[in-house]
Amino acid sequence: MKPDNVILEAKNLRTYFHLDEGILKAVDGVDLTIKEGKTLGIVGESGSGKSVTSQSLLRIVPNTGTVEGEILLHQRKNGKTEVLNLVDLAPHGKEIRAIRGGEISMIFQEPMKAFSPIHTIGNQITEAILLHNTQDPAEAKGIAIDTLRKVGMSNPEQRFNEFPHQLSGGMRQRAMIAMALACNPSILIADEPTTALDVTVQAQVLQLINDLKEKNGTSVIFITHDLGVIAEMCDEVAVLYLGKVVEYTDVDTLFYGALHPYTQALLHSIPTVTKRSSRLDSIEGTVPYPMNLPRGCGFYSRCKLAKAGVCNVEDVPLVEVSTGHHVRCLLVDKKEPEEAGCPHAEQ
Ligand SMILES: Nc1ncnc2c1ncn2[C@@H]1O[C@H](COP(=O)(O)OP(=O)(O)OP(=O)(O)O)[C@@H](O)[C@H]1O
Repeated sequence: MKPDNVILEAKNLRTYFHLDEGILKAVDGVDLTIKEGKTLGIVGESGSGKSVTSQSLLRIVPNTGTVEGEILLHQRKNGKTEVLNLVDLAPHGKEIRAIRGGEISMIFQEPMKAFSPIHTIGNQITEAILLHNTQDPAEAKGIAIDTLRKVGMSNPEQRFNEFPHQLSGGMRQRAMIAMALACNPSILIADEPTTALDVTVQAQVLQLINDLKEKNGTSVIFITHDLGVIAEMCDEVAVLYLGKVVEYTDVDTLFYGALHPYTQALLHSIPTVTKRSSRLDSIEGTVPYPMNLPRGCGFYSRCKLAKAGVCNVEDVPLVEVSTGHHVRCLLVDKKEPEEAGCPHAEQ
């Protein structure tokens, strides 16, 4: 990989919430690499730290949280690349505000979060464009309508004057994507953007994001708990558990050579056409509360392969087991991928 392919990196990212009961480690030493024109998926169960990771990248973590480590944005300026560490910026300052919605945009699960109910969607999209792109209101309006058209809004001139509540769920999602894309971001963070939509609209929104990535070369960070969506959307995948990356690899290796027991359990829990049994193996238990955790592997309490005295002694490092394939499991380096097996192979 050429170093200039990288557009955003997180290094040892730590986001901790300082609560009365103690320190909650929502993101605990995460490394991510986002490449130009590629989609990185972040997958994990509820509470694994996906949303806080994406909030951290944009520096929109609530006040009780602190963000440490490095978030390196590689900016192209006059043919040169400058690297800016977003962790050094004031979370409410001018510099990060220029990047948010400009170079890095975000779409959320719930579009009502992105829009104010008391302004038309046209006004809100135009405002973002005036903040980042042009000072000319007429030009900004033209860009807004054009972007609404690009995301598949029928009759965009009329939609421009409508309020968020006047749009259907699918249309609101498209409007939010239009707002995120109106300033031509280099990076789009999509946090469960289709969870609240019915399957048809879901498929359309995913297609839309893929089209935009192809046409504009936008890099995408796609956050989801749905491995089906990962398969459809992503080039690389980081599997998150208790605020740590437990497996990081390209999408094919994830589905055909996953090594971490947690990833394998996630894969076992999705339906496949060839699966003989109609029962899915859900992962027993839930993600523990990330406060005062015992030493050792975070997945120890739920792992079917866990070995007492091995897995619960020291914190486990993330190890590159083959080129580009990183796994955080003490039991894995003794196995070949074939031995570890693809969870789907036996079905
Ligand atoms: N503002 C906050 N204050 C305190 N703790 C928080 C806050 N936001 C998130 N957390 C905690 O951080 C951990 C990670 O939460 P996060 O929302 O990132 O998980 P997630 O993987 O995105 O889950 P989901 O899929 O349900 O959105 C959880 O234990 C959560 O309770």
